[in-house]
Amino acid sequence: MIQKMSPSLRRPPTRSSSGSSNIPQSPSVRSTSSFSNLTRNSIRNVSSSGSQSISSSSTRSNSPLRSVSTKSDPFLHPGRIRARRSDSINNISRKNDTYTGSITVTIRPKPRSVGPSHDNMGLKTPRHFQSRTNSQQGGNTFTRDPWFITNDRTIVHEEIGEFKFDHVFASHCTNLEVYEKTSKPMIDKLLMGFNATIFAYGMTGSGKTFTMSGNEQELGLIPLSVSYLFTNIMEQSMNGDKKFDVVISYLEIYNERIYDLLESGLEESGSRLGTPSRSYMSKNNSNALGVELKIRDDSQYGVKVIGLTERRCESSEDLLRWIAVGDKSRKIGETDYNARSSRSHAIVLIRLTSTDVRDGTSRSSTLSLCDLAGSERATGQQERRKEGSFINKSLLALGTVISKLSADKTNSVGSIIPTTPTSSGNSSSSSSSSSGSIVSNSNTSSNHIPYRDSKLTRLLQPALSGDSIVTTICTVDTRNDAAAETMNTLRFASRAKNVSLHVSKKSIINNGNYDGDKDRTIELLRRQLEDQHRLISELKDRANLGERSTQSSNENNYKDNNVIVSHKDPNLALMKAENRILKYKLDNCEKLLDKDVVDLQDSEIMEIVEMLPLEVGTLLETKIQGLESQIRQYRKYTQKLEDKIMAMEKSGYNAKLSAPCDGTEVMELQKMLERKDKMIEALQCAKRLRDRALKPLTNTQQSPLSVVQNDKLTR
Ligand SMILES: Nc1ncnc2c1ncn2[C@@H]1O[C@H](COP(=O)(O)OP(=O)(O)OP(=O)(O)O)[C@@H](O)[C@H]1O
Repeated sequence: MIQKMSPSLRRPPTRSSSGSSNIPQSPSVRSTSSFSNLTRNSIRNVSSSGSQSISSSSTRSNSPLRSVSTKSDPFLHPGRIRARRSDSINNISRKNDTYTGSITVTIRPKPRSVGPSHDNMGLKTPRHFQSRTNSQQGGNTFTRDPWFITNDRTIVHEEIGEFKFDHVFASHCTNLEVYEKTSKPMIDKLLMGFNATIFAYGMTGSGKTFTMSGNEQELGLIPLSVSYLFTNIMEQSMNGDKKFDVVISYLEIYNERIYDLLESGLEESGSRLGTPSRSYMSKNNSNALGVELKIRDDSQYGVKVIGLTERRCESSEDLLRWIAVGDKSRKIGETDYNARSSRSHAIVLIRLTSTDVRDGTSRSSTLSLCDLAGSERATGQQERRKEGSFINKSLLALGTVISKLSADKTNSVGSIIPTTPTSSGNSSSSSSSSSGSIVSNSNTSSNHIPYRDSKLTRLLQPALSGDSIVTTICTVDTRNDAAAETMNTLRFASRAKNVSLHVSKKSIINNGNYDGDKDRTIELLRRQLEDQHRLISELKDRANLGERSTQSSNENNYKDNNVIVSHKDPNLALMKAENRILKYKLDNCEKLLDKDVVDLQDSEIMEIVEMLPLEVGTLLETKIQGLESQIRQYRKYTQKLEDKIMAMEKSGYNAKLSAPCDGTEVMELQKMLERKDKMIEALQCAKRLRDRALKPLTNTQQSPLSVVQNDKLTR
């Protein structure tokens, strides 16, 4: 039915903080594509904008509508909803390393101007929309919306009543505003060591992908969060206390099968940020299904996807590049509501490990960013219908799980208690995570949570059962035509709001193989090396000092055993003393071989001889024996000359001696005698030397001095 807004039924005037009307004046219809289309510059700009203050997006008015209460369903019981909604991500009770609260639920209405009938991107206009929209006069006439946003926490249906959530955004709010309220606080929690899960839920075409990924004009939550995460990492790394490791995985659940979106991305991981990342499955990737991955229960992580690719990222650009790679493989198709509809649930997993550089302990926390496929009505297209049935089935399973968890809280007040980890993780009714869980006091049958009914609920099981702080952004289409789907979404949102979580920080791992151990070992070795260098230079200094001391000391000091320079290091002192002895021996040996040996004093000779090795004594003996033989010859010759002189003097031929001829002969004879005396003297000295040298060999009791005296006597 096409209606014009009658004054009486006109929706309550809503005003945003910026003063604009609830309906944007000049809507710009944007194409939905991945944030991977964005340039690096735009990402950098966003990084800095992450901390900027933004104006409130809330619209405020007094609703003229009464709350309509129902008996059982909290969604239809605003009073109960109000009573229960006391938690938000910003006031979750904080106690040491745990957070207690409920799933944070926000509502994001899609701008009315971006409806299918008004898009300027050649999107298909569904038949039922065509029949229910006004003929447009300047494009400004719409059917009346049954939903009104009365303040930043309340959305009101004109017949059903008001519903309160942690935050209700204005329909014209920006992704940045959504990010500030939802994912930014979650990144803060992630950095503190908590697991964090953000998922967008809503009917097809309501703006989930736009919210999570953004488009060319507007960054989505994922790039904004990634940018903020890395800004924080860099800031904290600068202190030098922590090291961070970021790893990304990206998967999709398509037709109840899990596929790795990064599996074949290596060759594509180059810079492709400028190219559209989402592609129509029908055109590009109808045959692009990879290997189906299996889920396994895991005592540490609750559940684990076996064989899921992990890519290490050094920067936000790295990470966004990988997401762009994954986006290319994601299944996109055209539906009645959305020309580029996500036909799969996509989950980006970012694992952050921070390591304390000082003690090597580390802590890992995971951010899960989920862009769920949208619920949709049955369509004529067979393939879309099949996909749609899988999507609806899994969303139904999620709704049931949320409903059960919500009911558990309703039935068991104060039942939120931490649990110890289960070894197998097989229980579907309680957490298999190590952090905590929701445990109901109600009986077993009502306590059963059917996580195993779909792949989606299996994967979200750890998060929903207390291993993660959870925030959901429920996108809604406030037009009358989508009232049923919006109702379903708000019903889901209300139940989610009732799901309580008791989340503990991920435990610290004391990693023995951590690089920090190596760092410490290196540091230890470096210090040892420094100590050794210091010791060596100290020893060198001492050695130089000892050298100078030795040089300046008189050789005679050696006779005194105490002359050895006192050193703290006994080995060094010993070596120096030895060195001095050898040097002294060498000097004296040289003197011994010197021709002026005759000038040596007996005492010195004795010392020298005593120090001489046996070989030298033997050599000396040989030489001395030669000298002795010469001495004997010289003696004979000298004797002959003396006899001759004596004979000449007796015969009285003195006159003859004074004659020139005879006189010359006599003079020569006398000179020869003098020379021979000198020779004899030298030889005798050598003989004495020999005697001392032989003393150790012959082991004679005779003192060297007495030998010398004997020599003098024998002479
Ligand atoms: N808040 C918004 N502001 C501007 N455009 C929006 C907004 N929400 C949605 N759109 C536009 O509406 C269209 C559909 O949005 P989107 O693809 O994000 O929906 P969806 O919920 O992801 O749908 P599906 O479940 O089919 O994948 C896109 O062209 C998108 O740009």
